[in-house]
Amino acid sequence: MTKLVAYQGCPGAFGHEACLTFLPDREPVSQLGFAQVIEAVLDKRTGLGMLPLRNSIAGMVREVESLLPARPVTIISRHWLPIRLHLLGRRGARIEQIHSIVSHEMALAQCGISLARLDRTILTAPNTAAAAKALAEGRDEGIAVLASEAAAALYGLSILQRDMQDKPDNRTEFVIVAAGERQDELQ
Ligand SMILES: O=C(O)C(=O)C[C@]1(C(=O)O)C=C[C@@H](O)C=C1
Repeated sequence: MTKLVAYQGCPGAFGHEACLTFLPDREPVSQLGFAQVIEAVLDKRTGLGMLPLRNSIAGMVREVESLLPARPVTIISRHWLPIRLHLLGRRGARIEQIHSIVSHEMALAQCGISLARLDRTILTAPNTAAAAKALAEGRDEGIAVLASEAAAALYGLSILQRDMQDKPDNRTEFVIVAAGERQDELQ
C-alpha cells in the first residue's frame, strides 16, 4: 500500500514541496486547511501530516501553533525549507497592469518591503498555490500572486518579478505529525 502524507493546499504549495523534499517516498495528499491535515492523520486516512510552524521573517503560523496542542498529534520531526516567493502573472501580463496582489497571509508577510514599493491592493488566499491556480483559471490580467517557481510552471504563469521575500535566506520550519505518541504505529 502506498504511504501517504497530508498537506495543506494544492500542488505547487510550499507544503507540497516540503512533502516531496522531506518525505520523498510518500504520496502527498491535498487538504483544504491545516485543521483538515490533522483530521486526515487522526482518521488514519494518511499516516503523516506536513504542517508549517514558523517562518524566519513572519514568525509563527498562528493557526498551526494553536491547533497542535489542541489535537492528539505528536511532532515526529522538524525541517527548514528555503522559501523563494515570486510575483506571478498571467502569460502576457505586464507589471504596470497589476492592480491587486493575492497570496497566503504568511507569504504576504514575508514580502512587506517589495509589496510596499509596488503599492497595490493586497488580497489574501488560503494558499500560495491555490492563488496561482485561481489566477490561471480566471481572466483578469490585473491580478498577480506571490507563489513558488513550481506553481508558475504547473499553472502556466509568468514570473513578473523574482525573489519578493524581504531577506534572501527566508525559510519556513515544517513539522511532520503523526497520531498519538507511538512512531512504530505509522502507516
Ligand atoms: O501557501 C503555501 O504554499 C503554504 O504551504 C503555506 C505557507 C505557510 O502557511 O506559512 C507555507 C510556507 C510559506 O511560509 C508560506 C505559506
